Amino acid sequence: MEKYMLPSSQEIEEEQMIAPDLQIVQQRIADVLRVLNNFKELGDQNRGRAEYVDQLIQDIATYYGYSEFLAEKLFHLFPVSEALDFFEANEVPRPVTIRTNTLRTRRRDLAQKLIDRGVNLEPIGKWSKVGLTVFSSDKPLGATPEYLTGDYMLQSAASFLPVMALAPQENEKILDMAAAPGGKTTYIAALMKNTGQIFSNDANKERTKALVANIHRMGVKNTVVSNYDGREFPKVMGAFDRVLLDAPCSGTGIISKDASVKINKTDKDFMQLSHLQKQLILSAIDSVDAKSSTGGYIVYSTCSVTVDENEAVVNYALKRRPNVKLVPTGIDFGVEGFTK
Ligand SMILES: C[S@@+](CC[C@H](N)C(=O)[O-])C[C@H]1O[C@@H](n2cnc3c(N)ncnc32)[C@H](O)[C@@H]1O
Repeated sequence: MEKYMLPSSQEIEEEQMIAPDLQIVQQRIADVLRVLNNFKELGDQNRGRAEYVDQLIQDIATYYGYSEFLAEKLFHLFPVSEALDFFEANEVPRPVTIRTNTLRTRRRDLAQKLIDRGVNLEPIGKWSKVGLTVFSSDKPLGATPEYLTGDYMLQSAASFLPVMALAPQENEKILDMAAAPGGKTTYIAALMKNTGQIFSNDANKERTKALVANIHRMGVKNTVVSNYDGREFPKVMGAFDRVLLDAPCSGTGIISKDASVKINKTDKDFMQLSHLQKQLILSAIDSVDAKSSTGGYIVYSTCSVTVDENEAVVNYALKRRPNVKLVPTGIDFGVEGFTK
């Protein structure tokens, strides 16, 4: 088999003087991937595997438009072939999904009304009784009469999951610590059938306006909105049956929705976010009534894929609060995160 030779540093320098030829870069990504899968046979031993990996990361950054810093950070989260799938997936828009507001309507009634308005949709999948995937619509989905009267929330499928894991029960006292614009608060209220109490908090006053608007639009009546830094809990209030901490994060899990993440996140951002998340998770834990007869649970979620913002935060919490333990989410699909 013929060995694949990397370009020399001089060739790369020359390449960098002009606008990148994406076809060449794409071809080199494919070639280097092939080499990495069979380095013994195809690799140039004088250059070493690490040089091929460096070239691949540089090419991924160029081809997909990432800073080299973020391309490298995300690349190392996955085995080589999965990393490429991840970067490719971030280029594909996620399906548009909506959540039926069961405080107002039933999914099949909502679906029928929307179909009558020219919306092409189907149930999201077996795992949700309230989600619908929308393939096309004659009208913007944020402007239909059903939207305006609160029959549904425009909400990504993945963001149903933290609330399903939280599994709020009727008549409980729940804290949603970072809640704006309220996709999850309004789902929690629906599962509780407007009973009990939800304290829906966000540190950003401007964002609480959208939170209040969604609560009103969707007919939620069991919720108080507050505007504290989450780290002030449980001083503000404690003894909750369950707490949801849907933490502020880097957004590396939703690059398909917000491509600015590709270039605007630095090492410092990840350090600061992880630090804040660690403080928030301790507040969330301390706000739960461990002796709650129905609950005693917290859910920690982010829309990021980095270890510093997820596993490392949970690990820190488990070390700092030895009375806390991990429990199954009750969600029987998807794959486990890193456990060590
Ligand atoms: C991922 S968003 C929440 C989305 C929301 N849970 C939903 O489902 O609609 C994170 C939120 O955290 C808020 N936030 C940032 N720092 C915070 C802090 N220290 N305490 C509480 N909230 C904070 C942001 O204003 C932002 O609205």
